[in-house]
Parts: sequence; structure tokens; C-alpha cells
Amino acid sequence: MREKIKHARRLVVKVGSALVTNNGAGLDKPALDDWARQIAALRAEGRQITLVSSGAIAAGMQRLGWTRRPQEMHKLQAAAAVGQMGLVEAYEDAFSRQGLQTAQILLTHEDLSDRTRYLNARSTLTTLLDLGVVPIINENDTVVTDEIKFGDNDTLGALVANLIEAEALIILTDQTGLYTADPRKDPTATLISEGQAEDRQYEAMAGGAGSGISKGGMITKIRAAQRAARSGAHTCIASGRETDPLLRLAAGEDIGTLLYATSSPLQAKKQWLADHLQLAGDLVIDDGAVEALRSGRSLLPIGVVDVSGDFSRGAAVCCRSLSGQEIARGLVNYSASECRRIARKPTSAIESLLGYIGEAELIHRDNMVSS
Ligand SMILES: Nc1ncnc2c1ncn2[C@@H]1O[C@H](COP(=O)(O)OP(=O)(O)O)[C@@H](O)[C@H]1O
Ligand SMILES: N[C@@H](CCC(=O)OP(=O)(O)O)C(=O)O
Repeated sequence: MREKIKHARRLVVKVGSALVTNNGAGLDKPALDDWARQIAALRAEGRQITLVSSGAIAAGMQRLGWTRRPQEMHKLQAAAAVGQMGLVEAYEDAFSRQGLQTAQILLTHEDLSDRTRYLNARSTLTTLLDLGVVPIINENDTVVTDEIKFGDNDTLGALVANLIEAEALIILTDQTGLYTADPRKDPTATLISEGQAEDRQYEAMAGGAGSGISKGGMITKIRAAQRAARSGAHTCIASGRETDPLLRLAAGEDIGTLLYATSSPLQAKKQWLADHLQLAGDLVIDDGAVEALRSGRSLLPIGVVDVSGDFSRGAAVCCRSLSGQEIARGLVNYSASECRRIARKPTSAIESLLGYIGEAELIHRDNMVSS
């Protein structure tokens, strides 16, 4: 199984706050130098590496002399603005010593849910990689609101892996991998060497963040592996404090935890749809429509019993069963008010109800992905 990482040509490496800031003590420059050295060696083998780095808030807090992570959004955003400066400066220094150029990319979830901006982000990133530059990505913490945030950088790392169709996502953290329980709380917990990313049993083993400066914890890493697997990327969770973790993983060595992808990759557009963290509204559908969607057919207005949200044509919406379960998500051909008018009606009635001939389907199967 470890051969999967050995043969990966395009990789995303995510490093967490605890590592980058040495548990909040300030930017760990020797650690940054060490990752830059390993990444330079991987580049020299012809691999393309994108780095997703946390640490802006933790570094900003340290620069501002704050010892406790504030609760207020504006203070966190201010700390991120201060810390991001130091973070990219330190990375630029570290990579330039290896003869590599870097580029800073700050993203919000809104950037990736808008199709045009998503495609722009993808072509900029792949151009940078082709130029031999190492992109360094973080969430654009200074402008995000709850509605448009990824929330944690494990999720961001997975979405970036999907965006650039990377073959591997390597998450470096402060533990040697995924354990059967949080090793900080359960000393009998044992390391899991590998398993299927889609295997639901791992979620139950994973707890929250290990320190006050990190955000995600192990659960977001497991979910990141599930997300990355949808585009065929395999995920490794390993310690950033071991000797040469990136080089050893890339050589196929059995360290950390490998959560491998098993299902065939979703088509790129469907992948983009699946990666939407927020949807514009809900279409509640009857049992017949649930069955139609599950067998890969389009959604027709007749199967829709209720519509919630205020969305326009082309928005990404959720299709839910009568019991509230998410069945699929897709790009809708009609606005929310039009959907309400044609819900429960046969396709033949669309023209007389709306006054124009639109698409026969409310959501075409090419624009839909099952959940
Ligand atoms: N099953 C588990 N296996 C390993 N670590 C776990 C597990 N459950 C919770 N954790 C915690 O997750 C922490 C790593 O996540 P986090 O603190 O968010 O780090 P990072 O800043 O690298 O994202 C570990 O320090 C550990 O305490
Ligand atoms: N964008 C934030 C990252 C927060 C975060 O997700 O941290 P972590 O759980 O350590 O990966 C920052 O740079 O501080």
C-alpha cells in the first residue's frame, strides 16, 4: 500500500499550528528549514509539492504577546494578519536557502465554491507548480466569516488536494499518526498503520485538538482523508517531529497512518460540487425521487415537495429525503421562487406556470453528485 505514496507525483503537505509554532512558543524556524529541505529534495525528484500551513493565528498571538487564544473573531483576525506576515517571511527565507521560490495564496471557502474563481485558483496553482514554485496556502483568516470559512486547515488541505488533483495529502502533526484513541488521554491507545479512508470506524477513534493553539484535532484529519479520497488522493497522517517524515513517506516507508482511497475518482465538476461546505438551500424530495436519484437519474419538479432557502438559478442546493437525510447535491436550473411554483408539478406544466420554456429537469444528473 505504501507504494501509493512512493509513486505520487503531485502532493499536498499540510503542517499544523502546534508544529509550526512549537506549541505556541513562536515560529519554529529550524522546523520550517527542515521541511523546506525535504520539499526541495522531493522537487529534485520531479515531484510537485504544495504546502498548506497553519500558524498565522498562533504566530500573531505570540508577536502580540497574548498567552491565551481570544474568543472574539476580530481579535483572531487581527492576530492572523500579524502572524501571516511572519509566517510567509519565514517560509520564504527557508525555501530561498534551498534555491526555491514560494508564492503566498490565501483562500476562503467562497473562493472555491464559485466555479470561476475555483477554476482560476486551479490554473494559478498548477502554473506555479509547473514553474517550480512552492505555493504556500492558508485560509484567508482576516476576512472570513462563519459562512465562508473552511474552519480548519485539514479541510483546506483536502480541498486543495482535490482542486489540483493531487495523488497524496500528507498531514504532519504532533502525533505519530492516528491512534485507536487520543493518546494524550488513553496511554493504551495503539497506532493504526493503514486503512481505507472511507472506513467509518476511524471517526469514533478521533478526538478534538490536542492544544489550545490548534483547531481541528484528529477528527478533521479523518474527514480530510475521506474528502481527499473522493478525488482519488491517499492521505498520510504522520509526525512532523520525526526525522525526514516527508522523504520517508515518499520513499514508501511505513511510518504514520496511511488512509488510502478506494473508490474511483469523481469527475472534476462533481468533485467541485461535493466539496461545497455550504449549500444555498434545500429541496425536500419524495420517496420516488430519492429512488430516482439513487439510481443516477435527474431530479424532476414532480418529486419535490418543499423548498427552503433563497437561491438563484445555478446555485448549489441539497436534495433531502422526507426524513431530512441528504441524498444528493446539485446545481439547480431554477430559482427558489420558481422551484416553489413548479414543485409537485409535471414537467409539461413548467411553461404555463413560469411563462417560458426552461429545462425539463430541476437538477440534471450531470450537475448532481450523490451524498
Ligand atoms: N485517535 C487519535 N489519534 C491521535 N491523535 C488524536 C486522536 N484523537 C485526538 N487526537 C489529538 O489530535 C491532536 C492533533 O490535532 P491538532 O491538535 O489539531 O494538531 P494540528 O495543529 O497538527 O492540526 C493530537 O495532539 C492528539 O491529542
Ligand atoms: N488558518 C489558521 C489555521 C488554524 C488551524 O486549522 O490550525 P490547525 O488545527 O493547527 O491546522 C492559522 O493559520 O492560524
